[in-house]
Amino acid sequence: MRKFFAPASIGNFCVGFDSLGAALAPTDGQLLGDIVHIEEAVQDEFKCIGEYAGKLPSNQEDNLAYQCLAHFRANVKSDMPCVSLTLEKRLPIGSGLGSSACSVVATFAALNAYSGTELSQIQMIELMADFEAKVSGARHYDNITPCYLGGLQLTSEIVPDRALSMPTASDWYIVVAFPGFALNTAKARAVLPDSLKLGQSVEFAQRLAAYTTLLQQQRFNDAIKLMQDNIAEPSRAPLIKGYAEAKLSLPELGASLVSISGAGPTLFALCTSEVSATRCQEWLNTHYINESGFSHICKFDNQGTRELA
Ligand SMILES: Nc1ncnc2c1ncn2[C@@H]1O[C@H](COP(=O)(O)OP(=O)(O)O)[C@@H](O)[C@H]1O
Ligand SMILES: N[C@@H](CCOP(=O)(O)O)C(=O)O
Repeated sequence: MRKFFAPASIGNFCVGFDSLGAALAPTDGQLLGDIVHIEEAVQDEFKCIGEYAGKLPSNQEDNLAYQCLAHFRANVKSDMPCVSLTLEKRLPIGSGLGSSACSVVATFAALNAYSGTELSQIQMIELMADFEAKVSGARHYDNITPCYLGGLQLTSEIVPDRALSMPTASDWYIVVAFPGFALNTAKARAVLPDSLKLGQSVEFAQRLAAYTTLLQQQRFNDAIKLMQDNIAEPSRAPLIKGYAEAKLSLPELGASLVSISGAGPTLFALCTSEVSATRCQEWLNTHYINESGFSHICKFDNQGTRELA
């Protein structure tokens, strides 16, 4: 039996709508993400287990991980030995933590390693993006590539190899809080503006270009000052109960900024000390999350998807 872990991720990372994404590793060592188990079998089999398995469609054909297996068998490696593939669904659905990407990436990574297929990085990312696009309402790479490659990735179809890894600060702590209710990504995309005015487009380009250049120059404090989301947050914030209060309260506790993780409803607070991160987490536990929610203090997960021992 081999096991492959794919980490949770933050799409957009505030300044890079559909273009920038971060993989997450809780500082307490917990594995925040999905795991795929794979082993040889007499015929292809699929199972879904784990805390959030019951929230997925009961019909296996509707499970993205099953669809990835069927696609791989039909179109990538038809002579692969039969497998038993089990998705351990550990991330909530519609959370803004790249849950669908996690299942897709872990499944393709497991199949690719197991069958010895040496697909290129671009081929793997394209396969993954095809399946992520099926459920999220648009083709975007900002969960897939950080989940697969780790770290903070500038990513799109026009980026060389689909992803450029950005330097990150060692003193950044990212507090994520899932409030305990779902917000479907496709629905949260439907509220976005159809088009932007020229001035907004120019400002978005300037902000993202300056941000990524400042990261390259290791000017992390200057980079933080640019972290503002004028593209998605104005239309999505009203869909997320408690977000406005968190955005007001957390800076007083030391957060450098508060933003929506992916399409929400998870939010993240970026802090530059563990003390501030702990204070923000305590506030979020009391004021933002319900009995089904959770929070973690994280660093960037620089390993991305990997085989577990
Ligand atoms: N293995 C899977 N993991 C996550 N979502 C899945 C999976 N298989 C099917 N789905 C469906 O895909 C949709 C994912 O919703 P979405 O809001 O995009 O989640 P997320 O933002 O957490 O990735 C849901 O309708 C869910 O039922
Ligand atoms: N760029 C996408 C990211 C969606 O992330 P998810 O974790 O909510 O699926 C968007 O903002 O729609």
